[in-house]
Amino acid sequence: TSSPTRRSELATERGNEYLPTQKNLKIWRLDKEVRGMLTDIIKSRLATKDTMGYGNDLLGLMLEACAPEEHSHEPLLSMDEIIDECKTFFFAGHDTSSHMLSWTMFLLSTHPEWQQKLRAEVVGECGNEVPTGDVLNKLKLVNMFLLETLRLYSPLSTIQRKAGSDLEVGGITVPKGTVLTIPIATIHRDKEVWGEDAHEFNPLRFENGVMRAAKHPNAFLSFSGGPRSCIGQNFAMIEAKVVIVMILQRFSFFLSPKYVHVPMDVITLRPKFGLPMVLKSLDM
Ligand code: HEM
Repeated sequence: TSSPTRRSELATERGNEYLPTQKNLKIWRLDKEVRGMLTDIIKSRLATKDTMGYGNDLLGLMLEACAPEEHSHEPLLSMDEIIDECKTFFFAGHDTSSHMLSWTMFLLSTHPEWQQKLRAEVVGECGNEVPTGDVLNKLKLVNMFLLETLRLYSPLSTIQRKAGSDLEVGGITVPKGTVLTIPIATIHRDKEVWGEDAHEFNPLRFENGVMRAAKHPNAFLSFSGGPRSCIGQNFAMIEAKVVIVMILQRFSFFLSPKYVHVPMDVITLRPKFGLPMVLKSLDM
């Protein structure tokens, strides 16, 4: 049972959800807008399913899997559930990936010797061609560079887990129901875990793979770990590699003098004042 204070806190939290405060009005308006957009997309997929199928993407697969079984008119997932899945994938996959790319561009700019090394690797493997899956697998330096970027600028700097039963962590008893915050950014810069150079940028620490980069095999937590780790992590790495390869093939780049280094943690870690850069076309 919760204490009287906690109960009244909960009552206030719960009550607040329904009050037309300025913040709630904004939340409701945005929710309506996002739901409206997704509902329109889903409806148009359903309307054209006989001629064009459900679509060759994640939403298409989900609609296909949820199509009512024969002799039943009820889909396996409701419209609301499909919308929620779309929202989860969009929000989990968009800002995380885009900020990983921002920080990669930042670190490539501040480490021009690495920018050259990565460009040489890319040109050696695929010249100016669009990289294939096979090529992406061969880009060891690009892979190490992305991992080191994620270590120093993890798009999610904390995650939370709720204890499902009473347990003991590092000699501390944690009662069932306790919410634990896992400080990814702090763990990623811990000298006891990563060695004396934990604060330095060194992609070579990942030379022998993620599991051997630190003293603990699960020290790298940008995608979390275990059964509820990021389901999009392989996709995110492939996507980032394609983008970085195609930029390296075309441009050399450095930070604009206007850049001010202020990482800001608002759900995801982003450069507070953006990332103004100067790009030079390599064709010229
Ligand atoms: C650099 C890019 C990304 C990072 C750093 C990242 C990080 C994470 C982390 C730390 C979690 C665990 C969250 C938690 O337990 O609270 C997570 C979960 C998840 N991610 Fe990602 N993610 C990335 C890209 C993506 C992409 C591209 C997608 C989809 C295409 C995606 C879809 C998801 C989903 C659906 C979950 C929930 C999985 C579950 O609860 O079983 N993520 N991600």
